[in-house]
Amino acid sequence: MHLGQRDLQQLCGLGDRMIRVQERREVVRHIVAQQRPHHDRVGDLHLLRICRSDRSRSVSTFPLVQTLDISRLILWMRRWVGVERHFWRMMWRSSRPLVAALFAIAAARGLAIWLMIYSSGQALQAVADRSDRAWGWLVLTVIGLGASPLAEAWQGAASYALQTRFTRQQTLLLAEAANAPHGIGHLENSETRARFNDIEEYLRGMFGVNAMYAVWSVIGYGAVGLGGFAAVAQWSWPVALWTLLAFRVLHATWTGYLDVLLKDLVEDGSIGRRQADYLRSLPLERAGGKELRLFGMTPWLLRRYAEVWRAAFTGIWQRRSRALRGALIGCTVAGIMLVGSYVWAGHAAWTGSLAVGSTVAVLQGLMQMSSLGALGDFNVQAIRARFYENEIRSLRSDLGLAATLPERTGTPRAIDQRGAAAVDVTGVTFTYRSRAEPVFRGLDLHIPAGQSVAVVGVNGVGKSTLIKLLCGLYAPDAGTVRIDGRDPALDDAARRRVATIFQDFVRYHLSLETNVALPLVARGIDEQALRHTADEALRDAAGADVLTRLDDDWATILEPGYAGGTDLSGGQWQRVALARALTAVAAGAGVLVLDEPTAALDVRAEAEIFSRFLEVTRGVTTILVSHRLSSVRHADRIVVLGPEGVVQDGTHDELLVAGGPYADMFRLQAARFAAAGAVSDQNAEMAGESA
Ligand SMILES: Nc1ncnc2c1ncn2[C@@H]1O[C@H](COP(=O)(O)OP(=O)(O)OP(=O)(O)O)[C@@H](O)[C@H]1O
Repeated sequence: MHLGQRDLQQLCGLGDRMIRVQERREVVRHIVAQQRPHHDRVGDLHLLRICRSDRSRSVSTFPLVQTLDISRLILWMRRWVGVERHFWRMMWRSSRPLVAALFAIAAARGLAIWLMIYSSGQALQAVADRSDRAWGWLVLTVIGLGASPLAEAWQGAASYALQTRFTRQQTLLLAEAANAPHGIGHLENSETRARFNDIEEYLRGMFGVNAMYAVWSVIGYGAVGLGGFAAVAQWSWPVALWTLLAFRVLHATWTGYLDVLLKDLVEDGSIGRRQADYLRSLPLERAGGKELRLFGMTPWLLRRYAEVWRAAFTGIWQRRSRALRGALIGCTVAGIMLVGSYVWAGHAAWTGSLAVGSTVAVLQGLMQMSSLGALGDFNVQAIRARFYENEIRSLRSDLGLAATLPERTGTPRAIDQRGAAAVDVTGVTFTYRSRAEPVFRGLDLHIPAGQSVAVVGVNGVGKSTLIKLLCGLYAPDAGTVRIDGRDPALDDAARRRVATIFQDFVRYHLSLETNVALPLVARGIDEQALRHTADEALRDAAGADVLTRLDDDWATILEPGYAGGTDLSGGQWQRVALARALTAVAAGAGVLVLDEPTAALDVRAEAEIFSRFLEVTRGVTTILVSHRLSSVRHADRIVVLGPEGVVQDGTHDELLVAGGPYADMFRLQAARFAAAGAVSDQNAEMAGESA
């Protein structure tokens, strides 16, 4: 299986669909193992220290005339050195031969320009002097002229090759950052989420794709500018240095302005901008387009978009116009300095202290030195390249991760324990970070190994939250959650003992085989055994017809956007997801959790699947969450959750006899079925029982 950048971005799980950590980890481990360049090594601790201390995300604002505060200047210098150092280190890690070649090409560009300027001046002088040497100088001029575009073309080719490697490295760093934390709190934190999205957009966008070309163009033009500098310096060092200073002032003022633009884009108003982006994209989406028309919402949407957009950008425009004023002052200063250089050269030529050949060379040199000034788009892109590389580093640092990928972990270890696992929830209190009220206060639930338990309760009572705690996606505020005595919020092995299919399970844009065999895919199991397990799991999940529909082609990608790809119905997708859960059991999970993954199935199909599941998963502990009580009644035990925790606990028959919320809910559902004239065996049985 070879996955491209598009797949990697889907698997980062940064879009609307949040791929569950457990599953994502398996896939990302697999991809990282596949795609990591061979020369990767462990992170550099020194670099990490710089990252940790570098809390600011600003890149290049030169504290030009803003302050004469030396300590601020030193701080800025240190930050700048840290960013540059990291950027070059990461580029070097992407491909040493290409970086070395690009430096050589840049040097060649500078040399070619100098040769062209110098020899053309000499040729002109020789012609003026009617000297035979004119031909020799002309040949050198032509060599310089020819070598320059050739070197530029090579530079383009090499920088695009480097870009591929650099982007792959950045994409893996981002994917690993999204997946490395044990829980999913970072993906639910709006600021962290916005940073992930922003970097991902950059990597996918035009600037990210052309970053290396821009960086090396700036260096190449820098070399050309230095070629011009050398030509001018041959005549006058002071003029060369004065002109260099003028162009660097120009460069610094524009860099400062661009930095303001970039900081705004990333840091300020990002929530407002995200809202505006969302409103703008809504009519372009299939579902959004439908509803907007049905509810006649277009005028409201346009008005709202204009308001949000204006509010998000007002501050940005003010900052930009202030920064632009500074940049224009810098440009004027640089312009006056440059006029000085040309007047100086003109005066020397007029007074005869500069011969005709030297005058031509100096004027050409002055012109070529403009490459050391502001390069417009290339500068913007080169700054962005540094900015986002630094963003990745700082995001990873904030998540407690090294700046580089960790040592190759190889094939994940097989789960050391087998068989059913016991589940113990003791005195658990849990509150979501964004909420004031806890979902649970002192919840107790103990499930012996091998038991099948149905968890029921009204909407919002905390069923899915309980499952997330069992998976270790959150840690409780108080109390303990244990799977066979181990904490899934801390222990990876304990988490892998829990196989869960959530309500919003992921529909991977991958082959049918990978969708089913995902828990085994990264384990290096041979192709035949993998296919056999997937086949068995799909049949046990009553999904044999899915395979038939795909003409027995396990390699079909389950997304119509791919050549030969296709989509499945909601019910077929659920069978695939259930088959995935069974593969996880085959891989060693001891607790199987189904959190309403069968909602798209009709009552009869759901009841059949649950009964079948209880059959095929006899050797493991099973937890079923469903609102359809007819489907879960055959579980060994039924636990009713209420706002105050477990309010009822017993078998279906016991709870019916005892009366209370379960019996009430059951009778209500049965009465609905009876009123609707239900004819299925299940419903008839249900209606009869409730009577
Ligand atoms: N990520 C979250 N951040 C903040 N609050 C959340 C989050 N997820 C769920 N909640 C809240 O926690 C409470 C329990 O939600 P949970 O999804 O566990 O309920 P549930 O019993 O599974 O509901 P349903 O039957 O509708 O699926 C709800 O009040 C819900 O609004």
